[in-house]
Amino acid sequence: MLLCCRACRTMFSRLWGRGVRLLSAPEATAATAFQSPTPLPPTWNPDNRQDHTIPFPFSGASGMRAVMVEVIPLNIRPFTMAPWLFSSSQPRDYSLPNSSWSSEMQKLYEHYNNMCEVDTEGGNKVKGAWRRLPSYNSCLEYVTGGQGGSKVLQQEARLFTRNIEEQGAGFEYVVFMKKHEKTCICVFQPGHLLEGPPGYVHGGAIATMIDSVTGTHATYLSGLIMTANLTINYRSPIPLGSVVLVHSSLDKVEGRKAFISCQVTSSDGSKLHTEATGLFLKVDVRHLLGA
Ligand SMILES: CCCCCCCC/C=C\CCCCCCCC(=O)SCCNC(=O)CCNC(=O)[C@H](O)C(C)(C)COP(=O)(O)OP(=O)(O)OC[C@H]1O[C@@H](n2cnc3c(N)ncnc32)[C@H](O)[C@@H]1OP(=O)(O)O
Repeated sequence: MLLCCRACRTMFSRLWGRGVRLLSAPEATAATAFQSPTPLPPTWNPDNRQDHTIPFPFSGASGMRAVMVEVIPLNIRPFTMAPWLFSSSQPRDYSLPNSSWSSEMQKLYEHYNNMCEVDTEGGNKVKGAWRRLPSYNSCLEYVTGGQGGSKVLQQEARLFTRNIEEQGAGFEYVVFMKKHEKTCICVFQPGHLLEGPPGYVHGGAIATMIDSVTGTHATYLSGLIMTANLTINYRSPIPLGSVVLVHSSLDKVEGRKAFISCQVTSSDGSKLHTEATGLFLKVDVRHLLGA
């Protein structure tokens, strides 16, 4: 099946409930070449991770782009670990350091990154307790695992925390997951566009970060989720340009529901800025796409 227009997208979201899989670029190439009498242009490189779209090969529809999906039976269980949503073979990863990061932000990043799984010279992986979760500027980069999301679909799924052009002006953050303890920690540096009270971060921006970190945590644990409830207590203001830690921990899972607690603290953990609890409900892709 090819995803090339809104009708296909609706069909895709209906099928997702019964189980579909997005084909990887090489698989899609093979499948497309098999079905189409028109060969793919030699310039298309399936290894080019910047553009996962596939040139539309049928009936001379020039410029049209599509994604291939395959319908397969899926045994979907509630609240299973979903690391496939955080595949590392992706387009630009916004959780990597950039020049706007302060030395404190950089130091904390290195502290947690040094405890993550690492590649050794021999190509072997050394297991660390932590994993850095990549972060993209489109929700659908997560949903498709970066394997097949067309530009058309991605344009409709921007993640606003990652779409502020000026580096350092908005949300600079990186999330690490501690695999076996089901906790996440986020290192967050709020920029000047997030100002609320003079010199301090706006409460809505803090809520955004809490929702993003706990939502990312729930997504990692269960797949597609939506926030049903978020209860926030603001204890002390967060200075703009400071670096804070957002701690997220799974309290319990009941069927489709994940209950997560969150604290925002100063970078040394000595000061509590904000605390929150959240309820996340596992949803299927039809709910997410509004079909
Ligand atoms: C944007 C999503 C991204 C997804 C992940 C993509 C990968 C990206 C990864 C990383 C990126 C960063 C991550 C960001 C994350 C951000 C997430 C958000 O901010 S989501 C936007 C704000 N949330 C809404 O707009 C929801 C609006 N509400 C709804 O859509 C529905 O109400 C929904 C899905 C929450 C529930 O609807 P029902 O029809 O599925 O379920 P029912 O039958 O109503 O409830 C089921 C059970 O839950 C309880 N429940 C529902 N809502 C509750 C509530 N507010 N409080 C307490 N219980 C509630 C009910 O009482 C029921 O419980 P009983 O089974 O009877 O025990």
